[in-house]
Amino acid sequence: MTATRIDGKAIAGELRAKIAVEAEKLINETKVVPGLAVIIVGEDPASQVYVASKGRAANECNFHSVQHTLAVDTSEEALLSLVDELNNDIAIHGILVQLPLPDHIDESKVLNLIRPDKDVDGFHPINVGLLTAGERDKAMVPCTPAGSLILTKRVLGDLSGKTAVVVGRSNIVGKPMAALLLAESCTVTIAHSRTKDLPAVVRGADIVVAAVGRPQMVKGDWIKEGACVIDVGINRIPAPERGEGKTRLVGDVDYDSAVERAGFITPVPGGVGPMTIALLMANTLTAARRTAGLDDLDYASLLG
Ligand SMILES: NC(=O)C1=CN([C@@H]2O[C@H](COP(=O)(O)OP(=O)(O)OC[C@H]3O[C@@H](n4cnc5c(N)ncnc54)[C@H](OP(=O)(O)O)[C@@H]3O)[C@@H](O)[C@H]2O)C=CC1
Ligand SMILES: Nc1nc(=O)c2c([nH]1)NC[C@@H]1CN(c3ccc(C(=O)N[C@@H](CCC(=O)O)C(=O)O)cc3)C=[N+]21
Repeated sequence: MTATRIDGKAIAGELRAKIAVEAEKLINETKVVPGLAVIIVGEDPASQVYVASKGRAANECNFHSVQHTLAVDTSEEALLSLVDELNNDIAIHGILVQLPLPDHIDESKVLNLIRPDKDVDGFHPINVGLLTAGERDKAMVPCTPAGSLILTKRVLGDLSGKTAVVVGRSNIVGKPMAALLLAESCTVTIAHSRTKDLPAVVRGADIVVAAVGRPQMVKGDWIKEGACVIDVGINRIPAPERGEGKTRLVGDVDYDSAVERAGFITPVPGGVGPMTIALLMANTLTAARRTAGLDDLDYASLLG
């Protein structure tokens, strides 16, 4: 079997276009302009790329957007006071602090200070709690898992009763992904670095989500025939075939072997990454709509 490629880039583009229309409506009807603030500490080139594409997407969606770039030696106190200021800024509905932060800053202290209703990353304990307690509709849901779920449902439809294996247990991807799949009534297994016989565990899955951070680790012969493979990994590896010192982006799945077994598979780049950014826009619009007393939109059904 050769898998159908899930075009995350195209689906994310569709979603941003719908969000732009909805934002325009919100602005015309309520004068509320969705506002997103992104904070980045230090000059990590990969982070700069993501932050720049977040700014572009925000403009495309008719949002107000600001970026705060702080020096790598910024004190924790200065970062906390910026978050506090944005918490109290009525023009800002979403606050994102780009991770990872430098070692001298306590990440959880910063994330926990963000007002839960402005926490468009969905990392605040209140939002984590709402999601795991089965109150997803009241939570801000983390963007990467939310985008991954939209892609999965788009190709599989109803997920009820399907077996899902999430490889990786981070707070930003693995755990919230597992919570979302559980809420969809999948039978969910979370695998990690201590999992025994990972290939056998993955072979049982109708849905495989790879969020490991290890280039091309999940091999084709681990994949059950016809499974849906969602590759969250973003890894830059040397690509001497492109010339001296060149690199290329690969996922956590060995695409070339997995595409021969899977039913559906996301590519890297052009899969989950663009969906993450589109869902960040969706969460910002949701936060803005909530301040205007409006109901949430269902972004998956907006896509039709
Ligand atoms: N596309 C997107 O929008 C995004 C992509 N990413 C990418 O997703 C990947 C994962 O990110 P993130 O969750 O933050 O990563 P983390 O490093 O926080 O977590 C990685 C997880 O993988 C597990 N793991 C590591 N090695 C193995 C192994 N050999 N076998 C099984 N499990 C293993 C770890 O297990 P343990 O807990 O036991 O250590 C851990 O739970 C990265 O490539 C990252 O760049 C991240 C965010 C957004
Ligand atoms: N607070 C916080 N929230 C995040 O959501 C967050 C974060 N910190 N830190 C870093 C990770 C990583 N991440 C990505 C987003 C988009 C792409 C993306 O669009 N990737 C393109 C390729 C981009 C390229 O060429 O480098 C693609 O996959 O097609 C990738 C990775 C969000 N993260």
